[in-house]
Amino acid sequence: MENKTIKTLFIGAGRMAQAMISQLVKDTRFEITVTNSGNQKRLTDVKEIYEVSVATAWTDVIEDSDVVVLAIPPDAHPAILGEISPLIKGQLVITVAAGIRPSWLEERLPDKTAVAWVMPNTAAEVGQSSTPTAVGNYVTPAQKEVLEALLSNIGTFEIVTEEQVKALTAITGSAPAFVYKIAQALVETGLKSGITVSQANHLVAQMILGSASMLKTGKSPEELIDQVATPGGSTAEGLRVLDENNTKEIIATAIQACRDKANQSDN
Ligand SMILES: NC(=O)C1=CN([C@@H]2O[C@H](COP(=O)(O)OP(=O)(O)OC[C@H]3O[C@@H](n4cnc5c(N)ncnc54)[C@H](OP(=O)(O)O)[C@@H]3O)[C@@H](O)[C@H]2O)C=CC1
Ligand SMILES: O=C(O)[C@@H]1CCC=N1
Repeated sequence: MENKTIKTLFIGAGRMAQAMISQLVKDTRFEITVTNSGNQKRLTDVKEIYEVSVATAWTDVIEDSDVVVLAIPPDAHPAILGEISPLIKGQLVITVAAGIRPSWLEERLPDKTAVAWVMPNTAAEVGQSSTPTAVGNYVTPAQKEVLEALLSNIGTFEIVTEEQVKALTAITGSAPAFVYKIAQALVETGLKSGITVSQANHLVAQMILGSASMLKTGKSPEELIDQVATPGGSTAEGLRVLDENNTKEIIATAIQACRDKANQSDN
């Protein structure tokens, strides 16, 4: 990648924007400016916490940007795209929003605008997002390098089709909340043994980290479940209860509920 500053404008200063910004500021190639829809307190906080520039109106800075990241709700896109479109001249426009496909962005931005759809999760805050990404038809090789540099700062990524980003949104974007739900139940149960909240949080977090590391060795979930469940032992009893209560089906149904909601803004 060319050794040139990448002027990056975030429109939206919420949870996902801040998770990304918190890592991106460490890469001196990126010069970040942040705007939002009107919450001035949030903008002041973002400026203080991450030491980035802020602007009250994106119209002031968008023309001078190389990259525009839309970190706003899906239903805010039509109005924002209408406003920024006359000011787009060669910038790479990235959305993080559920249901906002690159092909739909291309239709609403000037001819041959470079666009991408990335679906990060809040683990971007610790550089551990898992980010399926689809690029539009007009992203240049140089812009693809910029996109990959941005994504590498927040974790790992896979370039896939827009249909695949749509299908994976619930799994990599939403399902971290499912994992936290399991963590919550384990912490609450663990506390009954008399340990402190901090001990319970640490023990559960390390258990999940260890389990994730085992999954990353390439062993399948089935194999790992089998490794844990000593024949005739205690884990098998717990697994039996999970199976009798259709846990896998409940998770699949929850994923589908996320997809149904995201599909309401699918374009
Ligand atoms: N949270 C997550 O884990 C993930 C979120 N996403 C996507 O990220 C996007 C933002 O979500 P999240 O950060 O959680 O939401 P937040 O509510 O935390 O932040 C939303 C941001 O968008 C701004 N905004 C809201 N409405 C409008 C509008 N009509 N016009 C312009 N700006 C607006 C808000 O401005 P203000 O500060 O003034 O209120 C705020 O800065 C969504 O599209 C979501 O699908 C994707 C993957 C994961
Ligand atoms: O809850 C949401 O709508 C967003 C999309 C994926 C994760 N959070």
